[in-house]
Amino acid sequence: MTMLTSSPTSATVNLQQLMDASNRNDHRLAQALSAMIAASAQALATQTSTNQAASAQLNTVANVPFQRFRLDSRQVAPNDVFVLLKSHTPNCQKSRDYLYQAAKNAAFILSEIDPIALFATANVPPHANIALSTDDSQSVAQQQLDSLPCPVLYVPNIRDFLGDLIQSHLQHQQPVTLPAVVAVTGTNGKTTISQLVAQLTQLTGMSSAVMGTAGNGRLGALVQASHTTGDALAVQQFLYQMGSENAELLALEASSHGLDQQRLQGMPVSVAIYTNLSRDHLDYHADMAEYAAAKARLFDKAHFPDLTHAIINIDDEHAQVMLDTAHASELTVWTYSLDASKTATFIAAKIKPSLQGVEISLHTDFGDGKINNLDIVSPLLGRFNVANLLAAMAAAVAIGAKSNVGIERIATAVAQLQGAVGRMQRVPSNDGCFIVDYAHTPDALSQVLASLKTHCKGQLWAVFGCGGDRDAGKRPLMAQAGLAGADQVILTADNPRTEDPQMILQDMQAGMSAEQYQRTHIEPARQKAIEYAVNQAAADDIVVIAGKGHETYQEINNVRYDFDDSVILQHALEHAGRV
Ligand SMILES: CC(=O)N[C@H]1[C@@H](OP(=O)(O)OP(=O)(O)OC[C@H]2O[C@@H](n3ccc(=O)[nH]c3=O)[C@H](O)[C@@H]2O)O[C@H](CO)[C@@H](O)[C@@H]1O[C@H](C)C(=O)N[C@@H](C)C(=O)N[C@H](CCC(=O)O)C(=O)O
Ligand SMILES: Nc1ncnc2c1ncn2[C@@H]1O[C@H](COP(=O)(O)OP(=O)(O)OP(=O)(O)O)[C@@H](O)[C@H]1O
Ligand SMILES: N[C@H](CCC[C@H](N)C(=O)O)C(=O)O
Repeated sequence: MTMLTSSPTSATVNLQQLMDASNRNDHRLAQALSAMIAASAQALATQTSTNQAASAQLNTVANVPFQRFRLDSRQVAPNDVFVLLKSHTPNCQKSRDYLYQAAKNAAFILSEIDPIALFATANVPPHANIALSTDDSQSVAQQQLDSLPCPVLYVPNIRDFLGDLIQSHLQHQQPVTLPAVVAVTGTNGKTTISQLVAQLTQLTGMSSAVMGTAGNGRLGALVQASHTTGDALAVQQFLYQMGSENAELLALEASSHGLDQQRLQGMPVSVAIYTNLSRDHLDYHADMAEYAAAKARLFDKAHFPDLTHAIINIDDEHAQVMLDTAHASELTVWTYSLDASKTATFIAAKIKPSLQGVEISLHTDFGDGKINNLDIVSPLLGRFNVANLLAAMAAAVAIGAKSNVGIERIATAVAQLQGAVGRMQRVPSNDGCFIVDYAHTPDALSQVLASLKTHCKGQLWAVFGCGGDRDAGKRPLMAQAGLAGADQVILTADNPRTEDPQMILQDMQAGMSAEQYQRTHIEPARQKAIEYAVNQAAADDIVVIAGKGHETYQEINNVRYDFDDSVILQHALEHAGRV
């Protein structure tokens, strides 16, 4: 991720000053800081004997000068504030280690975890007969806490305002106008739509940037990041950096993990887009309802107070949750659909796809006083990309309204839009058709294959695997999606991460029939699998290499080896004399 390595100036500040400045400029943060003080006071009052002692501790921390916020104990330098966040799987030993490491340098620590409870667990021996009493263990914990080289303030609700706090600190050092933010959520389509929104707004005169799976920054100069949605510090620093580089619009991807963990708190999201929800990440979310609820946070003004517009795909079966949340937040709700028989704000009334792209008859009625019927052409492949285009156009209309950029201008610009790298990306060949795509969910793979099947005169081939250390339940579903949509399937490795690739392949094969085995080739080495497809496919066939898209590595046992599907495919085509 592009990150500022240091704050704009090295001047120190304290929480009281931030609060005073916020009272003048930004009531939201002032409210948040008051809430922090109230929550901490309440928490402290249960630990210290008097409210007076609690407010004394708060005052001390509020007046300690500091330089930067840090969320990672390994990066804490002298005069930094360390914010200790809970780990997704609670682990007291791990959190204590982070606390000790940070305390060596930190000016003070804001802790989401009750520090007394954290130390008390260390003081309770595993054998009950020699256990300290609860009181003893609490008082030992208090002593341990007091002996740390810096104060620790328990702020259980810190995630509710952490992004605001970090941004106010950056702004206090040097004020910057922040870009407007369009955020996209959903299982599939986030990268594509965010990049389309950035291109569209740029073509209509804005300075735009993106943040997501394919990287962060200006299109054409993206810097790869560790996460689709970075942590609160990374995303706020990036927002600030884009503001200081005069970006007027940031189109970002809101992953369900990011929303659930409030990594985007404080992002000035004004337009929120929902694409779809299908099986993925059930290693993290308990079920689809919980997964949907995480996505719905993006449409809730309580979480994103700058929201004005919600843009929702009503062809999706989980759309109602988003619609309800958006309506409850009194947003302007625009819907989109590929079904001409439905009532939606943006409808693709006719779709004429080909292997060169698509022609769309767009029908819109978004309250500009007229009903628009517009003919649109796009080089993007795949029926689902028509939905992505509708979402992007709707967002561009919402953003463009302030500067009077109308739907006609936006619709004309669509012809110039490029798809995201590694999504339905055609790799040139003399014959056949070879495509690299990022489908890594059963639904995405089904949609990609269904779209290509309509253009395929010969056989349709699918080469794919499943990632390790990710939702294992989707593995047989991916294999079945491939087998249902393609004539020939080649199962291979994706990013095994710390898992055994053979075991992942076995998981994928669960429930496969004899007929399915007959048209399946299993080749764990991904390069060989791609070469096999290139050598076997006939001139009328279409081959899709799915799952890794833009990725330039294959991750095996924590090591990332150079691996780029499009490069490997190109070499295989050259070697086979097909280019
Ligand atoms: C399940 C999940 O989301 N885990 C994330 C979570 O890890 P965790 O809760 O186990 O926490 P942890 O690593 O103990 O860190 C807890 C806190 O301690 C800090 N820390 C950590 C280590 C240390 O030595 N010192 C220290 O202070 C961390 O900075 C953090 O603030 O917090 C970590 C720090 O921010 C993340 O790196 C980690 O992402 C893991 C690596 C991950 O794989 N996440 C994936 C699933 C993810 O988030 N994916 C989505 C995209 C999904 C999609 O396709 O849609 C994404 O947005 O990228
Ligand atoms: N609207 C859509 N509906 C279904 N599938 C889609 C849609 N858009 C894209 N896809 C499929 O999903 C793949 C990933 O697309 P994209 O990168 O845009 O999604 P994403 O939500 O950003 O994914 P991730 O966050 O997991 O990286 C594409 O390569 C394509 O196969
Ligand atoms: N953002 C997704 C990407 C998956 C891509 C696929 N190639 C894999 O490694 O599973 C994830 O981290 O689950």
